[in-house]
Amino acid sequence: MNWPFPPDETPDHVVEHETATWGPLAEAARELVDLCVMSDVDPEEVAAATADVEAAVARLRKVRRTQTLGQEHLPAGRRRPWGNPVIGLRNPIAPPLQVHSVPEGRSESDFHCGPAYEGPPGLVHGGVVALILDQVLGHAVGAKGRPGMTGTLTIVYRQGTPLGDLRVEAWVEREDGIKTWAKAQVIGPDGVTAEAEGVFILPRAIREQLA
Ligand SMILES: CCCCCCCCCCCC(=O)SCCNC(=O)CCNC(=O)[C@H](O)C(C)(C)COP(=O)(O)OP(=O)(O)OC[C@H]1O[C@@H](n2cnc3c(N)ncnc32)[C@H](O)[C@@H]1OP(=O)(O)O
Repeated sequence: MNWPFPPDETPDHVVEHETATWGPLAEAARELVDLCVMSDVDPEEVAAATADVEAAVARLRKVRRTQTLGQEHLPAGRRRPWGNPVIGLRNPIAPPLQVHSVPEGRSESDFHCGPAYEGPPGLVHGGVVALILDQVLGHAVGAKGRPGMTGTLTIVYRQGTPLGDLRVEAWVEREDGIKTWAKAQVIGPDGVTAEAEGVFILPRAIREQLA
């Protein structure tokens, strides 16, 4: 089942061109974010880098979109969630995760959380852990065929999630009409660090359009 949005019918060659254009900018910006918290160059270098970044910002600011990417690249047909803060190609906030899903309602991703996501010393911020769990739960629910909005998200933090290479797994537990219950876990080098349970609801507005 697709959400009742018009499909993204942008031709493949245009999407490929946009990917090649914007992807490297986000990649560079991700490294910039990392270096904002990790670089240890001297103050003169910081001042010079600041001027360089300001020059780049001035270039990009010349034309600003009127709609967010999520409003334009709607999720029917080809999925292009480029602005998403977990998986978005164009969003430097996104680690980004590459999520693999199967129609049985299971999703997984091996990913990396660097120092920009630090909360407690050496550990991933709990809100970032929740963000990732919510997203991958959403993939599992969507893969099973009935996407929904997160209604309730419950997280149990079992141990600190160390910065570095991590894994997340999510799976659908059960469905009942407009509601889907799914579970997920983040796994670090010492085992499960956080567990989540989410209740996903097909929103009323979409139910009415489908009725
Ligand atoms: C491959 C794919 C990739 C796709 C990958 C995409 C991944 C994206 C993942 C990110 C997901 C998000 O962050 S989503 C954003 C965060 N979530 C939100 O902003 C949601 C905000 N809340 C809402 O929009 C709404 O409150 C809803 C949709 C949750 C529910 O509104 P509604 O549809 O009007 O609900 P309503 O008719 O009152 O109730 C319907 C039934 O749901 C129950 N219900 C209502 N609210 C809740 C609730 N919060 N938690 C539990 N259950 C609830 C009611 O008891 C009722 O049960 P009964 O009486 O019928 O038994």
